[in-house]
Amino acid sequence: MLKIGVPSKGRLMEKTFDWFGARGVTMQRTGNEREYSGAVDGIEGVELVLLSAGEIPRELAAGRIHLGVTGSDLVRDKLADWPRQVAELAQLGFGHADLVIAVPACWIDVDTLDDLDAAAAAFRRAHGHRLRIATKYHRLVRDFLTENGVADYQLVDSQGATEGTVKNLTAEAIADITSSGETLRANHLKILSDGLVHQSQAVLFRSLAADWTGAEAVTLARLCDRLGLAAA
Ligand SMILES: Nc1ncnc2c1ncn2[C@@H]1O[C@H](COP(=O)(O)OP(=O)(O)OP(=O)(O)O)[C@@H](O)[C@H]1O
Ligand SMILES: O=P(O)(O)OC[C@H]1O[C@H](OP(=O)(O)OP(=O)(O)O)[C@H](O)[C@@H]1O
Repeated sequence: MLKIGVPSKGRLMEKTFDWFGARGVTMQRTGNEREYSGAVDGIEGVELVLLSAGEIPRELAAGRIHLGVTGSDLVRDKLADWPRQVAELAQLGFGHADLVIAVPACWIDVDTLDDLDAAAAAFRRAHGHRLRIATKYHRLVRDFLTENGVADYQLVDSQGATEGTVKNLTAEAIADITSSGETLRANHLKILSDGLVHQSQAVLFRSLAADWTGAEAVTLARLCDRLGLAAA
């Protein structure tokens, strides 16, 4: 069976089901409301695996699923050197969100990454410890700040409500996903003018580690044909 991992809940799951459904591949959750099992109709040999969006990159990298739908941000953040582990089959055109660096709106002298670097150096001199940036996107943010010459900071882990860490005094700045910008505004934060780390959307990925030597390769070709995608 060709295993395809799909987010198990929320907007990403619904929009993924819609995207496949519009192309003649029907996916649905089965069992009761809380049971994580699913079914695929319209194509033979495909098994639906419902997973947390955040776990799909790891499952692809391990080859435990052949295909997976998740955010492009999550693949880049969770997998070292991601193009060696997965290939993009299709950008799905939903799940859009920007990963950005934001600082308190009242920092009137800090509008760019250069300003942040200067502020971070001054912060360390004044406080004796490095300026803290709260995020759950450790790899993406670390690589982005290194590429852009920001050095004197430390990342602190925040797995949710990240915009609240500044008010709660556990960080001075944040790096998080934004879509409408409401959460940033409500928490008196502003995005640095050059602080866009990644523009994310949902992507259908193919595992490079999965076993493609059996019937799954034929199933993939049939699926790509059905979905109107170039053969993988
Ligand atoms: N407004 C938004 N807020 C959060 N994530 C968004 C938003 N819009 C799109 N996304 C995308 O959705 C994905 C995160 O989905 P989700 O929160 O379900 O994953 P998760 O971290 O695995 O969740 P959980 O751990 O609660 O199961 C990311 O790729 C993110 O970019
Ligand atoms: O720009 P906006 O439209 O306001 O959306 C962005 C917010 O949505 C997400 O949080 P989510 O509700 O998923 O909760 P989380 O804090 O647990 O990640 C994200 O982490 C931001 O906090």
